[in-house]
Amino acid sequence: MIEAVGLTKSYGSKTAVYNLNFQVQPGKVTGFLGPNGAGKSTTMRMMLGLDRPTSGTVTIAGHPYQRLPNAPRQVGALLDANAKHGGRSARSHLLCLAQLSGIPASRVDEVLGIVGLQQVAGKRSKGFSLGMGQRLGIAGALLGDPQVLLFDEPVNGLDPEGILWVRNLMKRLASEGRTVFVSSHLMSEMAQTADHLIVIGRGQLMADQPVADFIAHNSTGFARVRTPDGEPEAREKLTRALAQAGGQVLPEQDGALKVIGVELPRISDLAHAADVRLWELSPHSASLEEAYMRMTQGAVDYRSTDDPRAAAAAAAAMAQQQPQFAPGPHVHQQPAQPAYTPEDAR
Ligand SMILES: Nc1ncnc2c1ncn2[C@@H]1O[C@H](COP(=O)(O)OP(=O)(O)OP(=O)(O)O)[C@@H](O)[C@H]1O
Repeated sequence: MIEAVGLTKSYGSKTAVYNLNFQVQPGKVTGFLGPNGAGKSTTMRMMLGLDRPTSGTVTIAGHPYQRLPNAPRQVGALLDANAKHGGRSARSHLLCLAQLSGIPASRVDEVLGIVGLQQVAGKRSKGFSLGMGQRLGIAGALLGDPQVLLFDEPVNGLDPEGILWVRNLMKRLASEGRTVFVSSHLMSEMAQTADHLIVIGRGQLMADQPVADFIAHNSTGFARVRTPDGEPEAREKLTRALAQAGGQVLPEQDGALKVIGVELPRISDLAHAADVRLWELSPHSASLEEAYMRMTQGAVDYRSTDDPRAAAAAAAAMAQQQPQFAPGPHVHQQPAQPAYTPEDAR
């Protein structure tokens, strides 16, 4: 098990991680999610003793990494797939790691087999593709056959076959009773790989829940409604009726309306009562990606200015945002999206 208690890291005046409290349990894949700059790598570096917490602790099997007996056999990690000597072959890179950690050389060929690099084991790693480099990094993490595994963005640069392979490998490692902690930006990928999620934003804990609970708490169903093209007054009339019925109405770029909080039969009745014809009325589920985006919207440091919807959502989120490093509840609710309200209808 990995346990963070009050884990905080500041670099000068910059607080990268603030008061993180969580446990990563064995026998599960735990996804570690957050936008760019959220503090994922900083947290993982502290887990591995590569950075010292400003306050708080993070322990693996009850010990800080530096005091963990036989650490390379207990913990394996992929932090940066480029952290290797490009002039060395894959095999000699792994042999060096094995020697440094007192791991028998015979294990090198085993892990080369597990990651599918036997054919290129004698080739210099500087000629490797991004995906091959990731596989070599994963081989290094598996070398000590450890019970605890940390992977920072393991699918980075992998093709779909490679992504599926990583997904199955993570699941298999967890099914063997190991603790598997995987950071990613990709909610959709994590949704298929992880059993549990820890989500951070601007260094703070935003969610610590099973994936199924995260989905249930954060994805909202909605309806897509379309009135006839060229009848803007019908669209306006329906928008007012839906807003007055308590719905959130969000205009879509193609002229349709996204309606949250009103059931489909009720939308149909409201349209009928307002004498508005419908060209479309269909049920939709918000994707996990959308749910995650909504939850972390207010905690994003870097955002394209070309995306007006993201900018609008961010503005609303910022208006509701909590003070940056004030201690917050264990699970934060996502900030509301800008929505059409009855006030707008007047
Ligand atoms: N050595 C450092 N010195 C100063 N600031 C740092 C240092 N390392 C990280 N930071 C800052 O701390 C914050 C968290 O960075 P970190 O790399 O942990 O985030 P991340 O979630 O891993 O981001 P990404 O997904 O982009 O890799 C960022 O604002 C980053 O600029």
